[in-house]
Amino acid sequence: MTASRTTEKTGARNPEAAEVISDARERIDALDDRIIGLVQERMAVSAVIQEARIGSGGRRVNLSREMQVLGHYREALGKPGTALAMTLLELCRGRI
Ligand SMILES: C=C(O[C@@H]1C=C(C(=O)O)C=C[C@H]1O)C(=O)O
Repeated sequence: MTASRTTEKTGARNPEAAEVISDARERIDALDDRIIGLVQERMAVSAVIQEARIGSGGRRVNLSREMQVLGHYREALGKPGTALAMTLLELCRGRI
């Protein structure tokens, strides 16, 4: 790719900055792949718990546990952590 093309793609104003951005974006893409893999693993583990509880006659959802999960993310990441945890819970147990 030419320097000007790379600069165009990254929004950088010089080739040096464009290279920093391109390299860091590769790392972000690799991190996102790992995050997606972890989310999928979390979904599978959550399904094991839900199936065990439903199989025993219980309910899919356990709100007191969900409050703990929400608190964990909020403590680590602040208010947006709560939104992230809500999305994870929706992915893991569906909408309620
Ligand atoms: C996995 C569980 O079941 C459900 C899914 C949860 C989760 O994915 O973290 C949390 C609480 C439950 O609503 C559990 O009770 O731990």
